[in-house]
Amino acid sequence: MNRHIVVLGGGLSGLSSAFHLSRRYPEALITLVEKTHRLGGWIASERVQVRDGGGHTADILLESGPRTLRPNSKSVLELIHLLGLKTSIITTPVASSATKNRYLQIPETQGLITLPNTLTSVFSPPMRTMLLPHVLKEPVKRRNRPSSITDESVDSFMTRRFGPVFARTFGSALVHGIYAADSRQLSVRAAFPSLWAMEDRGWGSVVRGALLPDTASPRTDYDVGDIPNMMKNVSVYSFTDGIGTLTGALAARLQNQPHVEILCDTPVSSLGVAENGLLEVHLASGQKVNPTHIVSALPLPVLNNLLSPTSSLPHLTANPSSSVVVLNLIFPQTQPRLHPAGFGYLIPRPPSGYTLDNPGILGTVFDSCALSAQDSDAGNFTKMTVMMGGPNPITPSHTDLDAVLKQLSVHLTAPDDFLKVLPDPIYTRTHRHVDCIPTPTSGHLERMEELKVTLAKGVWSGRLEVIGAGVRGVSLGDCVESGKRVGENWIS
Ligand SMILES: C=Cc1c2[nH]c(c1C)Cc1[nH]c(c(CCC(=O)O)c1C)Cc1[nH]c(c(C)c1CCC(=O)O)Cc1[nH]c(c(C)c1C=C)C2
Repeated sequence: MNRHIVVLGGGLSGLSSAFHLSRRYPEALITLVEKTHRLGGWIASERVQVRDGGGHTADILLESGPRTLRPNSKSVLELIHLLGLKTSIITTPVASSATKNRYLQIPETQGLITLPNTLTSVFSPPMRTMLLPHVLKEPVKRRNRPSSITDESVDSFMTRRFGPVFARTFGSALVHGIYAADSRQLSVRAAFPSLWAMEDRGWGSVVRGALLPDTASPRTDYDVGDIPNMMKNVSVYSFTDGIGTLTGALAARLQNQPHVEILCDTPVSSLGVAENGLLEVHLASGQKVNPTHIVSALPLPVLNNLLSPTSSLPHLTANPSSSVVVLNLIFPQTQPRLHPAGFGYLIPRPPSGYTLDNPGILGTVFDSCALSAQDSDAGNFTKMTVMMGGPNPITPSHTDLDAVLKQLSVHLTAPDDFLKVLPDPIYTRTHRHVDCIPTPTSGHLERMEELKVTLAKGVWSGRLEVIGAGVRGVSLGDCVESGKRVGENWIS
């Protein structure tokens, strides 16, 4: 049989699936179709040259999408091994301040508060009152998950176990930092399955469950070489030239394979199953392709719009998604430094809810702290990334640099100090990522099971697989894992 696989979408999920399919089915023709001129999706690493007033120059790496990876994803370690990227890895040690120091900025206050990083720091103010009582009370709180529910929002879960103030302060901030979403919308089972499992394991208590061993056995079928040895005592890592190294290497490897073709600048106008049972992909150019299999790594609502009525699928438009404004800032170095050493800070949902009257900052990453080896002469500059939008309404103030810097100075000034005047940034760059992170809402896992069942039978009969951040998880590791698993069960 002449297998022809069309992969839709040239982001990390699409590239990973084309890569793994080309290994699993070396005899197959694989066509990767991407509507824009570039591959990599939301991953975009770029170098800029900057100069400060004192004549120092530097070559600085900016990321507008994800900037770090975590060593726990075996599927990414495998890609690194198979693509030979070992020598480009740069790491942030577990013991570094970028790992240990994380901050919260409480809306309507000035300054940052330090999140605890050791057991003893939980007992210091303000965590002694903000966090400790809720965590101590939880194991003795009675089991309170209603037997009728199979899922709920992160906010509802945390409110049930730790109370509403904890849920708003810590739960919403966590959700901002990963999903840029409202924790009252996000499904706890889809986003944090381990929390749900801990509650089960701990007879109703998350804290008790966290102290008991997790008996789930992780998959082990990864060809990782000696990469895990490099990841000992590492909290996060990237590459000298940023996360784009991974997508760039995938694209280069695929481009060198005679049985893989990559079509950029190629929008798809529709897809479905013809009356004679053949799969059909119609390109906007008018060309029609009849593959034997299709892998969609497109956002689910985009796929929904392409499906012909007779080939429609359930639940593709069930979830909303978040748009994020990413502002990269490079400042000249100052004494004292502009921010404390650490990863950065997150901002919880304000008690009064999301409002229009500020630039809608969700958090700021102190990039200079984590992977300074990416930049030349990093010591003379401070690099930060401000993340805005998500559940905050997106308004013109997101691109009003003065408004953002004013807000930033409130965050970076100690509580009792006069407001800091920030130096003028040497470089700024704004990206607006529309609908970049899906928000799986309550019931998402069940909906995705129903989607899987529909795909396995009827007109599609297992010939279309739907993967990507909208299906099973939004981290880079989830995207690569979904690409690795695609086509595992194809027999014909
Ligand atoms: C464009 C903004 C993004 C926000 N979240 C993500 C992006 C791309 C995706 C994301 N961020 C994190 C994870 C979890 C990773 C994992 O578990 O392996 C995911 C899927 C955690 C995270 N959050 C921030 C950083 C720097 C990281 C590390 C991973 C990464 O580099 O993306 C900071 C941060 N991200 C967002 C906000 C609002 C924010 C605030 C400081 C949204």
